[in-house]
Amino acid sequence: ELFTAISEVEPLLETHKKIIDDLDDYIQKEEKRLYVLKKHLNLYKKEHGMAMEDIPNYLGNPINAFTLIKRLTTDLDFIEKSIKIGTGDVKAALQWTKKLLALEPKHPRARGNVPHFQKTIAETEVKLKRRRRGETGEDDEEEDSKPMSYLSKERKVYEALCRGEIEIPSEMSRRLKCSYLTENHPFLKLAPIKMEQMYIDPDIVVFHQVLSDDEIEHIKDMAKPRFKRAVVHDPKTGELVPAHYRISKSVWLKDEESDVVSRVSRRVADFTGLTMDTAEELQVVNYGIGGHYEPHFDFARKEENAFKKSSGNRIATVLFYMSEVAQGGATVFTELGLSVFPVKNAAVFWLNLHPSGEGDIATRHAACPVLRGSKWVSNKWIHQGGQELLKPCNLEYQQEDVMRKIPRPISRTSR
Ligand SMILES: O=C(O)CCC(=O)C(=O)O
Ligand SMILES: [Fe+2]
Repeated sequence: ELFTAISEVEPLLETHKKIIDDLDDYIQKEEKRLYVLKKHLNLYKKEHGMAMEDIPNYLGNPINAFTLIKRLTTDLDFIEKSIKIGTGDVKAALQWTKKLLALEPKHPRARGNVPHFQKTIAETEVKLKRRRRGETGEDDEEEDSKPMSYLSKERKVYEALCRGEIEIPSEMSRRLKCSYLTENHPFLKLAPIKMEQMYIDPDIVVFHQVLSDDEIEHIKDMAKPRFKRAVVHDPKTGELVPAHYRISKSVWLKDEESDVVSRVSRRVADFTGLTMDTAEELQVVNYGIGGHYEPHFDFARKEENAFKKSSGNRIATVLFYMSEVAQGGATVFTELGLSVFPVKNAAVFWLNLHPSGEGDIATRHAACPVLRGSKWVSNKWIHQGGQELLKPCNLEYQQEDVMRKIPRPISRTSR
C-alpha cells in the first residue's frame, strides 16, 4: 500500500536533513581550514620569491632570518596539526569503530583501524607533553616535582621582565646607590670602579667600564674559531649536555692562553675581593637571534652532582657584557622582578649562596631571547674553595628551599 509505505519513509527525511546539516558544517570547517592553509602557502611563496631575488640581503635582515626559522619550526607544527585535523577526529573515530565492532565483531576494516587510531592518539599526546616541557625548560623530574602553576607563573614573570614591563618596588629603587669602589685592592684607590646597585639582599651590582673595547675584541677573536653549542650540567649525572633551554654558542678560555684573559681574572679578584684560585675558566658566550637561557640557578642544588669534583659550589657569578643588544637579551631575575639590560664594558655581579653556603633561590635568573642583533657575554664563576678567610661565613642555617620574603628586610647594621 502506497500510504503506509510513505509513512515509513517519512522519518528518513529527518536523517536526510541531519546529513545535509552535518555535511554543510563539515564543508564549512574544511573551507576555513583550507583558507588558513592557503594563506600560509601564499605567505611562504611570497617570502621565498623575495628571498631568491637577493639571498644575502634577505637573510642579512635579522627579522627575515628569524621569521624563516620560525616558519620552518613552530609555524610548520601548526600547519601539520591543521592538516591532521583534516583527516578527522581520531578519538571520535576510535569510539565509533568500537561501537561498530560491538555489533559486527568480525568487521575486517574496523578491526584493522583500532590499533592505528590508538597509535595516532598516543603519538599526539607524547608530542603535546614534549611541547609543554619545552616551554618550561625543566626536565621530567623537576616538572613532576613542582606544581605546574609555579612554572607557568614564572614563565609569565620571565616574559614580562624580558619586555621590561616590571619595575622593582619604589621603596627599593629609592635606596639604590651608585658609588666608586676603592676597597679590596690598592689598585682601586688609583682607579676606582663605578659600582651601581641594582638590588639589595640579595645584592646585585653592576660594575661599569671593567673591560675595554680592545680587551673585548681580543676575547671575541679568541672565541670565534672555537665556539661549540653551549651545554649545561645534567642534574642527575653532573655530565655536560646540550639542552633546549639554553640556546647559544660558548667556549672556555684559560688564563694561561693570553695576557688579556689572565688580566681579566685578576681584575675580577680585585673588584670582588674573592680568590680566583678555584674559579672556573672564562666562559665566552654568543647568542644569535632567538638565543636565550631559560630560568635557572648558577649554583648546584643539593641533589645535583655538578660540582662534586670541584672546589665547592659556585659562590658568585660575574657576567661581563661584551656587546649591547639591539633588542631583547636582558638578564632577568624571576624571583626578584629585576631586569638588567646589557651595557657594553660592564659586568653584573651577585652571590649565589647564603653566608651559610646554602644556595640562595632568590638568585634564579635567565637570559632573555635576543630579538635583534647579537649578544656577547663572558662570565667568571667563582667557587667556595679558598674564600674562607675572605668572605665571613654565617652559622645561621638558611635552608635552600625556604623562600625568604622578597624584598627582604634590610638590617641596619649591615648597611
Ligand atoms: O647571558 C645572560 O644574560 C645570563 C647568562 C647566564 O645566566 C648563565 O650563563 O648562567
Ligand atoms: Fe646563569
